Amino acid sequence: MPVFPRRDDKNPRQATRPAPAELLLPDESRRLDQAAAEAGVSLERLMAAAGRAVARAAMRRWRPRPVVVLAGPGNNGGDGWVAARLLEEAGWPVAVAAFGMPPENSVAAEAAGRWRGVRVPFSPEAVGRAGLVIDALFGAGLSRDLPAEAEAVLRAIRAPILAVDVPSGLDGATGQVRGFAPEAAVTVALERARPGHVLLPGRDLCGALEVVELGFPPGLIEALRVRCWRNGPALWRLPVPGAAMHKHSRGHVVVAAGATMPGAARLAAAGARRAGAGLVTVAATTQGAAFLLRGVAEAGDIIADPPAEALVGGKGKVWVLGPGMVPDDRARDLLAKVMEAGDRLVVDAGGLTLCAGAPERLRGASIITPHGGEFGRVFGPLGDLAQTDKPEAARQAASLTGAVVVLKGSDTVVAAPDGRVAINSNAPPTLATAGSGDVLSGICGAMLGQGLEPFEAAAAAVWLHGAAAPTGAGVVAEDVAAGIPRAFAQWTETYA
Ligand SMILES: NC(=O)C1=CN([C@@H]2O[C@H](COP(=O)(O)OP(=O)(O)OC[C@H]3O[C@@H](n4cnc5c(N)ncnc54)[C@H](O)[C@@H]3O)[C@@H](O)[C@H]2O)[C@H](O)CC1
Ligand SMILES: [K+]
Repeated sequence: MPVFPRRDDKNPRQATRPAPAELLLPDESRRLDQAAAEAGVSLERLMAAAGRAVARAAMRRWRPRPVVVLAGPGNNGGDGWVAARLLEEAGWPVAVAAFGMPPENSVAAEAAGRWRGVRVPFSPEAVGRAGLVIDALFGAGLSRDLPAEAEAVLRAIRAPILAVDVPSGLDGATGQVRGFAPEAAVTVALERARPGHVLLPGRDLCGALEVVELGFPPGLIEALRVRCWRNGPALWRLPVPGAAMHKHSRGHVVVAAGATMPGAARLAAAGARRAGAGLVTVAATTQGAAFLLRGVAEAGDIIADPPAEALVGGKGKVWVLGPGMVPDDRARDLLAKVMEAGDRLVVDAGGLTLCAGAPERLRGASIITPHGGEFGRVFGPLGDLAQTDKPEAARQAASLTGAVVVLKGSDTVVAAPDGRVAINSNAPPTLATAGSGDVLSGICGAMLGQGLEPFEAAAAAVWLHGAAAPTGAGVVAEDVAAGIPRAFAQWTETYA
């Protein structure tokens, strides 16, 4: 289980408690509804709450205007029928275009039965003159591709779309599009967000995400034992230096530099130093050390051509192996020696290339940080799975290697061998620049060195990296490392 922030109840800053971070899978959502029914909260009541939240979201964001509600055959449609009625009661002009009717005697059928207003055929013409379309066709658990008739109608929409649960066609578990899904202006998520709201391309299709509470009895979500979270301060605590600390108690990160790209090692070292590692050493070749020594302060200690034996082992040691590393014999030997010594280890870039097609070589690593290409090279068929289900691919890779897997991207997924998954969403596009991954591997090393367990270390590092990145033009990887103190401050002010 993640270590949740310890808080002092008498502290007024308690109010800044991070938002619930669980991401519910469709099956968990169904179990939740079932548990609610057993606890005396009916689906009818939940649907009424969902429909009311949707109507309120529309009224909060738009002035009265002609609304077309697209209502599907399931409970997502049910929420739509409720919202239609409430908007009409509030004086809005509303028409419902139904795509099939809910099964007789169902809760959704009852909601549809209460509609006395205008009905229009489900056709592209129906949405042509709308000022707002409420998409209540299908929810997050859609199990097949969107039907062609539904796609034709959704494609004809020119007005802003308010999506109920998800833009229809979006797979709530994976963030993938099943055939087609429209781009919403606002998505109202129910009780908790779903992985598909945070994973790409889903996140980009949801517009502004509003998570509304439906009134579930307390304790039911906890009882689900959710294993997937949105990455953020609810999952970990950043290490903050205490008065009694000294540099030797904050970890010793050794970055193994390659022979040809010492700049990458320098950035990893900068990331580790800014993220609080007590000591940072770059183990470089003679040639690399000469480059690093030319007026560059950020790398910390630099050792030229160190024998690996001299560096492995020792208390508090964490290796960052791979940034700028050429996968040669020297690198292979070093990886083997570090594994043998049982030191904690972050493997990135060239270190991953050493393990192409041989993920078993990573057994013993604490954290690995592949991007999609590296992931495919190491894990073969799991690379294809990562295209359609990133969390599942990362989870399987973690279970195969025993390492925490940081599968990078704008929606970086952090997966632990025990099945925990955190999906990150704070990374600005400026992180897509050479060297930014090197900074991340250094931050991972610093978090391990300061005592976080690997899953929390990796998730905290990924968040810190995103928060550290300046936005706007002209950002380079050095700026990300330089932004780390500001990111720490942001966390301290809001959550510590
Ligand atoms: N706890 C909550 O989050 C609550 C959510 N609510 C709403 O309920 C829906 C989920 O309802 P469900 O009936 O399970 O799913 P759908 O509405 O998406 O409808 C499924 C329905 O559609 C049929 N179907 C599926 N795929 C296709 C297809 N390609 N073509 C035709 N028909 C298809 C399927 O057979 C079913 O009949 C959630 O989104 C929320 O909006 C509750 O209202 C409150 C609690
Ligand atoms: K929908």
